[in-house]
Amino acid sequence: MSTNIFWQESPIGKTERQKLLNQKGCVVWITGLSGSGKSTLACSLSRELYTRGKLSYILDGDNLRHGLNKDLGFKAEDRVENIRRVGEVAKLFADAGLICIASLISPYRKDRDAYFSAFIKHLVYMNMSLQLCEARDPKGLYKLARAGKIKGFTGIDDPYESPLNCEIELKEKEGECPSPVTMAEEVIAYLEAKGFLQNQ
Ligand SMILES: Nc1ncnc2c1ncn2[C@@H]1O[C@H](COP(=O)(O)OS(=O)(=O)O)[C@@H](OP(=O)(O)O)[C@H]1O
Ligand SMILES: Nc1ncnc2c1ncn2[C@@H]1O[C@H](COP(=O)(O)OP(=O)(O)O)[C@@H](O)[C@H]1O
Repeated sequence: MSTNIFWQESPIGKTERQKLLNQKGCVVWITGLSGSGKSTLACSLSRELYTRGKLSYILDGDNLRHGLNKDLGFKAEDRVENIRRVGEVAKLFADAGLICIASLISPYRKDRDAYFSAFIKHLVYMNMSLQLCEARDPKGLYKLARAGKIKGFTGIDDPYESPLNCEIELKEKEGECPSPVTMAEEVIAYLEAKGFLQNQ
């Protein structure tokens, strides 16, 4: 624990940065099971924002585990620390004026809520059935988990606590999943309605 530390103010604040970028910094946090389409939506959303001249940056759980979070595994305390670190990084990106898209399983309600009450106000829940995610299984991880070769896999032998409140819930309709662009448009419509895409 650090002691004797002080906050150093910056001469250029969030308001000035937002004016420079012509957008409002925020965090869009995408939660859901492995294979639910988090990364696909994050990419589609980032592309759609780019075509509208809005700067975003994706924090993808899988990618961050190659660097910043390479010391973390999948036991409960590591997942908690994973969310804490990504939450803090996301906060910095939003403060920098970017639309930060965090895409993590983030399975525990308590940890998500800790950050949402503080600064993340835009939670997107990929409410796809385990059946669909398992049928997709693009990395073959569900198959390994079912065979007992991966222990503590979310949705199989580790919990996923679905959000009780979220700003956007994306789900299958009659067994069909909306296209990534359709889902991205839904998020963009939400951000637009909230004034996050207006020029500052
Ligand atoms: N045990 C276990 N449980 C869940 N997921 C696992 C596990 N082991 C490896 N993987 C792979 O790690 C990706 C999830 O990382 P996250 O950082 O998003 O997870 S978490 O938020 O800390 O729960 C996840 O990526 P996505 O499929 O993109 O969600 C998996 O590819
Ligand atoms: N909206 C969608 N419609 C059809 N297939 C999708 C959709 N979103 C994702 N997929 C496919 O599902 C698989 C898992 O998607 P991914 O984005 O990697 O999920 P996650 O990041 O949640 O693990 C990939 O093969 C991807 O192409």
